[in-house]
Formats: sequence, structure tokens, C-alpha cells
Amino acid sequence: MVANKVLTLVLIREASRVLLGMKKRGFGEGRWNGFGGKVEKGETILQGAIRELREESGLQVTHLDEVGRLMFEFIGDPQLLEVHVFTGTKYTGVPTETNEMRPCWYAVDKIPLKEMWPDDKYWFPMFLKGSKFSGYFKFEGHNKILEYDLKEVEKL
Ligand SMILES: CCc1c(NC)nc(N)nc1N1CCCCC1
Repeated sequence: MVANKVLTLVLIREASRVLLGMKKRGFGEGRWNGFGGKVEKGETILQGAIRELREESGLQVTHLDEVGRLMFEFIGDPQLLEVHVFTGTKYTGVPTETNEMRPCWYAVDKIPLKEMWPDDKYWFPMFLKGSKFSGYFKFEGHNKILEYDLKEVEKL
């Protein structure tokens, strides 16, 4: 039995814009996404989210709210990915390009969904509405969703 791989995804939001990063290498390269990655031993999921945001964007936050939980299965890979999605509005620092990510603010009505992971077009509207959401996506490769379910929830 292979344990889930726990990952974080942080979306920093201001009134009418969201901070995304262009992934410059590795998993998800060439796609806009929030900031995040693996949770390391000895840190909580929230601490991992705060760390990845700082490492990948230069922004520091003291508080994040968990707004979503997404499970991903990739056909042929026994390890499920468990992504904890967070949002925050209060930060210090300025978005800074790193060797992982090139940050850019996007207006909420101009989110580049076609240049993002295919699942985003399903849950991003829930994120923008301020809903909490929980979902599962079965991928074949990195571009094809074979099946999914997704629902808005009162409580994660
Ligand atoms: C699990 C992959 C993934 C994905 N779908 C497949 N969709 C989005 N938006 N982000 C993802 N992560 C966010 C955590 C860090 C890795 C990439």
C-alpha cells in the first residue's frame, strides 16, 4: 500500500486579481499555477504551504485558509496525490521570480485556464466564489481527465 503524497497549493488573492506563477521546470512545467509542492517531514501541511510560497514567490504570510482538498490519480502510478489548496490575502514582500516560478498577477476574469492544469477549469470558479471544495480527478498522462467528481463543501 503506497501512502498518499501530500502536496500544497497556495493562491494569493487581492480584491480582483490572483497571483499565479509560470512553472519553469519539473512537474507542471509550462503551466500557470499557484505556489506549492511537497510537505516535508517534521512540518505541518500549513507550514509546508507557507514555506513553499516563500521559496517559490518570495512572499511571506502569517496566515492561510485551507479552501480545497483535491485528490489526483494518474493511471499507472499507485501513489495518489493529495493536494491541500490554501488562500491568503495578507502578505509581505513583492512577487519575485525564482528558478522555479515566474510570478504574474491575473485579473479574476482573465485567469489563463488554457495554460493551467486541466482540472483547474472545474474548481477555480469555486475558489473565486470563496467556496470550499473537495474533489477527485483521474488523469491519463498530464493532459487527459478520464473521470472526476467535485463538490462544494461547507467544511473541509
Ligand atoms: C497534482 C498536480 C496538480 C494539478 N493537477 C494534476 N492541478 C493543479 N492546479 N496543481 C497541481 N499541483 C499542485 C501542487 C504541486 C504539484 C502540482
